[in-house]
Amino acid sequence: MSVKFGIIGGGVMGEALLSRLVSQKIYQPTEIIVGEKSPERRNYLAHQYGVSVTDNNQIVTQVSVLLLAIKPQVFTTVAAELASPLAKSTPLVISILAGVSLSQLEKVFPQVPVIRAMPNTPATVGVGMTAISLGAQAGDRDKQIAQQLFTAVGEVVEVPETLMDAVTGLSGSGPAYVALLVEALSDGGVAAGLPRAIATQLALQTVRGTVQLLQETQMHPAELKDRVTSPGGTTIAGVAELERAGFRAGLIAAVKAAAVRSQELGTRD
Ligand SMILES: NC(=O)C1=CN([C@@H]2O[C@H](COP(=O)(O)OP(=O)(O)OC[C@H]3O[C@@H](n4cnc5c(N)ncnc54)[C@H](OP(=O)(O)O)[C@@H]3O)[C@@H](O)[C@H]2O)C=CC1
Ligand SMILES: O=C(O)[C@@H]1CCC=N1
Repeated sequence: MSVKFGIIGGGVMGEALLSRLVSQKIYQPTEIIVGEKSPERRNYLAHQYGVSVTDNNQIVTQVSVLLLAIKPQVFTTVAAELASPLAKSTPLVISILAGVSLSQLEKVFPQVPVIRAMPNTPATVGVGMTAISLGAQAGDRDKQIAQQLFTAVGEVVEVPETLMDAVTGLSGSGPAYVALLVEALSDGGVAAGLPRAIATQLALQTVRGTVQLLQETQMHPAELKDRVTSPGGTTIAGVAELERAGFRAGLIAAVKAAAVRSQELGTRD
């Protein structure tokens, strides 16, 4: 890619994308400019990745693609800073803000092509999952740029914007649910007598192996569960406890609650 790339908000997700884009040489550090409020983060990002860090309004006129990675709660403030320079130059704006809709983006950045995206933190290691929805002004070239960008950090799917809150509840927030699962499995191993390091190794590899098995064989998850549960055996004893504790209902409710929260974040202003 030869376009200059700007990131507004160099926090967890801004850095997750930045680190992978640099390590995979999708962009040279000299092609990336970051706008970040925290002085500590500014120094850290400049030293760690060799990128330029500057004020938000200076970035806009220098880049062809602008990634918004600030929190939804500060969107209105940051949008007010960016609106005027964005009216003079029209880079593609890609927002990863939970809840903030294409119509909100298009209202504050009229005439600018915008794309709403929802990536997730495994993007850091190249196995992210990103959904994208295109705004009215975004054309094929813009879509191609977004697809190239997020393909560099994992898989990409295009969805109608009406599904974006659900995407956020599942794959956007999902790494936290899976991290809780791994931690709890490890705790269970420790409770059953395993040393912590071995318990965590077993938990991680079991989750990883199960995911790979399901992906490679395209087996339905219920079939894999049936294959593991021997009649009168250990697994059905464990599964019965999970059902008693409401494990599946809990996960379904978690995804729905996160989707509802995404909707709420988008209706703040
Ligand atoms: N974390 C995740 O897994 C995912 C997050 N997202 C979305 O990404 C966005 C960022 O989330 P996340 O990275 O977790 O949040 P962070 O708080 O880690 O990152 C946001 C960064 O923006 C900085 N910031 C605040 N105000 C400004 C400003 N005016 N100009 C420039 N930078 C500013 C913050 O500094 P300070 O801390 O000093 O305020 C912070 O470093 C959110 O909209 C979220 O919905 C999407 C997918 C996954
Ligand atoms: O928790 C959040 O609001 C963000 C959006 C998806 C993941 N993290």
